Amino acid sequence: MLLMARKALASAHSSKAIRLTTREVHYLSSILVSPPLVSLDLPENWIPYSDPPPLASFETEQKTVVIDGKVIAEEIRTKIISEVGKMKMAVGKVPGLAVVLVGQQRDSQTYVRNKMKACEETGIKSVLAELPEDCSEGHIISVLKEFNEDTSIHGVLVQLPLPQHLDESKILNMVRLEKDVDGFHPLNMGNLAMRGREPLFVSCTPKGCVELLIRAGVEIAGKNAVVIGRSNIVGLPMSLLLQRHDATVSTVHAFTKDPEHITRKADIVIAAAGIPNLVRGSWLKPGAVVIDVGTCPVEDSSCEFGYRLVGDVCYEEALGVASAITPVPGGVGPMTIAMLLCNTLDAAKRIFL
Ligand SMILES: NC(=O)C1=CN([C@@H]2O[C@H](COP(=O)(O)OP(=O)(O)OC[C@H]3O[C@@H](n4cnc5c(N)ncnc54)[C@H](OP(=O)(O)O)[C@@H]3O)[C@@H](O)[C@H]2O)C=CC1
Ligand SMILES: Nc1nc(=O)c2c([nH]1)NC[C@@H]1CN(c3ccc(C(=O)N[C@@H](CCC(=O)O)C(=O)O)cc3)C=[N+]21
Repeated sequence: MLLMARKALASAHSSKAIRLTTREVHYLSSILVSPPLVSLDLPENWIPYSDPPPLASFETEQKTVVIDGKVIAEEIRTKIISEVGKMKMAVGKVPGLAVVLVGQQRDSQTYVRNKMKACEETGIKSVLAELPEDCSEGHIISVLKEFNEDTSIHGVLVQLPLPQHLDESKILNMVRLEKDVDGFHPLNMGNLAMRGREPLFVSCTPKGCVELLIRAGVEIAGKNAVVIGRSNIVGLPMSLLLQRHDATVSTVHAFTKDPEHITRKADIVIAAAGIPNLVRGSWLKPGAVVIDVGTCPVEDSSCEFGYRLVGDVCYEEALGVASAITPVPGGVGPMTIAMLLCNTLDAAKRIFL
């Protein structure tokens, strides 16, 4: 017991991120009745584990690799520039992306601007249809029909979320399958789900997450993966894609009982709930690989625009527990955009090459 308490003290002293189990806290407090032998730099708030972590993780803190999505996305974009150049040389044409943006939601405008800037930088043509917040379903559908017929457009995407009065499923159904670069059409999603079938496009965010895992050298086959979130645009296609890569996948959602317990069994954790700092260090199995999709603006007057972006994972706590993690920003976000460019290039290649 004394040995364990000494280890607890040494770890608490040497690491700012250390969290102790209730058992270890008990050991510590039992020796703190005598004057402390070392100066303690303990956290102000105790966040005990509900299960003790394996002793090994307690003895040696895990080194956490930060997976730099910005750098990987940049490499992919460089490849795309070269492929678009080759296409232009070969057939005198470049891929084209059409974006439909309904309403004036600030973050949607920013995302769309970023996507179009990325197109411009890689030589992909992009066009934007900006429709008013109160536009009718018929209006959007007529715009989509035009893009569906336009031979200079190879990818069409409808920025989500749409205003409440519009039927999202009906609208996404109207995007021509061969141009559905977001992979949100039910036939693309269905083909992703079914064995022996191939979707024409895989949704950009899940595709970007798997690309990050592969490029970071993480083996997926046979691993336990947990996907937190089950939305049509991230969580669901993410689970389906990981299954295709032969992971054993659990889904955690808002109704899941004891998400912490389920998450702690995972070798790979994909967090896509949109709840800042939902996943604490104590939720992670030591050595797990963590992909943080969550992108939540939180107020911060010290930042340029009065807010900063925070992920679903408590980053500071995950450092030292996870073997690898993606930061927010600079992790999954840039990969989503890179995958959109890839899908648009693929759509054009299917026509020209
Ligand atoms: N970096 C990127 O490229 C992208 C980032 N994002 C970000 O990812 C996050 C998720 O986006 P999106 O999927 O569109 O969000 P949605 O709000 O559509 O879905 C959230 C999902 O999380 C689940 N959920 C909510 N609360 C909890 C909880 N406490 N515990 C477990 N699960 C919970 C919901 O469960 P239920 O189904 O039961 O309601 C739902 O399935 C957002 O922060 C978004 O900004 C999104 C797209 C791309
Ligand atoms: N039809 C459709 N397709 C989408 O793919 C889609 C959508 N609708 N609606 C909204 C979500 C959200 N999303 C993001 C894309 C890039 C970043 C991104 O690049 N994030 C940067 C930070 C950006 C910033 O600083 O504002 C980063 O994480 O580093 C984030 C989120 C795509 N989505």
